[in-house]
Amino acid sequence: MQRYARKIFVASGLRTPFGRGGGALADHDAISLSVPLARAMADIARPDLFVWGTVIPSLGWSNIGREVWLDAGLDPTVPAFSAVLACSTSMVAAFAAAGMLGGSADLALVGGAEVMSNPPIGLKLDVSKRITKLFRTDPPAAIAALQALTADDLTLPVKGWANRITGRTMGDHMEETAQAWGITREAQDEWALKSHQRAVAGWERGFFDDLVIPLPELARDANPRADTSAEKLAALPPAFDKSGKGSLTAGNSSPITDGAAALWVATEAGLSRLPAGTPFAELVDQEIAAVDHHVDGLLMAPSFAIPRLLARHGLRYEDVALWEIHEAFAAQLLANVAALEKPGWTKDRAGVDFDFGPFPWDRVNPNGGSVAIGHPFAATGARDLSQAVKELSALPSGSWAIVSVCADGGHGTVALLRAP
Ligand SMILES: CC(=O)CC(=O)SCCNC(=O)CCNC(=O)[C@H](O)C(C)(C)COP(=O)(O)OP(=O)(O)OC[C@H]1O[C@@H](n2cnc3c(N)ncnc32)[C@H](O)[C@@H]1OP(=O)(O)O
Repeated sequence: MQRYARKIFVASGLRTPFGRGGGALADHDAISLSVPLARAMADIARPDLFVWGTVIPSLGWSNIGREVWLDAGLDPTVPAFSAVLACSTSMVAAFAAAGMLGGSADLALVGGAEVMSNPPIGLKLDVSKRITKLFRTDPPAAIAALQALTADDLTLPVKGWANRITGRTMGDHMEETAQAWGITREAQDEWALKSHQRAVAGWERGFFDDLVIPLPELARDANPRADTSAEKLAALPPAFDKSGKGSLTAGNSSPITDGAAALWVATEAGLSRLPAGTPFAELVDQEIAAVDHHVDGLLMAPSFAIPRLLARHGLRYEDVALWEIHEAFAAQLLANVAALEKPGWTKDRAGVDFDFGPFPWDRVNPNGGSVAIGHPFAATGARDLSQAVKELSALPSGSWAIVSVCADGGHGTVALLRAP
């Protein structure tokens, strides 16, 4: 089964180091953080298309793709647009590019950036309308109205990483799903510890050296903790359930993070324009799923997308040599896989009648995941894809990889890659 009109490849790109919220990168906005990365990538090869995203809405721009590209001083004849799907933003940026290549475009540069340190503060709509009208009719009165603003006139377009409709945080939703799936605090902490140990080991081994460009403000990822331990994780209080009974903590949740990440999407001709030795893999297929979060949980859609994608290619879980699964929370990864493993679940809920066999836990996130590395929403898909491509390039030709990212709104995006 061939997904695209022609063979499409993804090739590892670069990312900024990921900074802690309020830390070294906190003076940036999503554009200024993206600019050095876009320049560094464009120095490697001039793309025919630029697709970029950021999740936290801005009062200052709409098409961040074009703004980044032009602020970086790059060729204005390259089309640049934006894609957004919560934490799957740079996954759908890659999927959009994959569908658009051909004709005069063979190489796309895609990715995204998030500065979670600086969510915007806006005016409530009625206040904004009143003052805008005053500016047209009576500017001094408009200025006086601005000076008289109170906290009641303000609104936070992003309220503590909450779903817009439910008003509940991602953590609140996940706490509920963790309970529904019986994901224990111990299992979450154990996964979080692994995530940190693997990310720290990845840095020590040099795995990240050619994936991360140091910035003057920050040379390497700030989130992975060499000094964490099972005991320290177990001592942390619940972060979301204030009754004290919750199992999600600051240690087993992805932290507030600033960062930007990019990768290449290319046809065979586009691939030949990248430097020899750039890790690449075929993007064989992709799947996007959405669920009713009242029924299945806000971050459970990957468990629907993965079986649909694998069954289409006749692949069992053990046929996949590498699994890069975004860790919004350790509990989310564990619940996503618990669903995949539960007898009858993929048939009854995801509608796929196929024997997937046992799940190979030892092949998941070998260099750590978002709990340790951090999760700047729009950058995560590009980080996961780049990382997976590099990991896959060390495996035998023909090896399969799954890259999976859950997203707010009950979405999940999954890519199927094959080593060249
Ligand atoms: C959005 C989508 O579309 C899909 C998704 O991905 S959903 C996920 C989106 N992301 C989120 O929702 C963000 C989730 N995370 C958070 O909201 C916040 O990180 C949080 C509320 C969980 C914690 O916030 P916080 O309390 O400010 O964290 P932080 O100050 O870093 O840590 C609290 C304490 O735990 C400690 N700690 C954190 N991790 C630790 C670890 N691994 N080991 C030991 N100690 C640790 C810190 O050192 C800190 O201790 P002190 O108070 O003594 O300094």
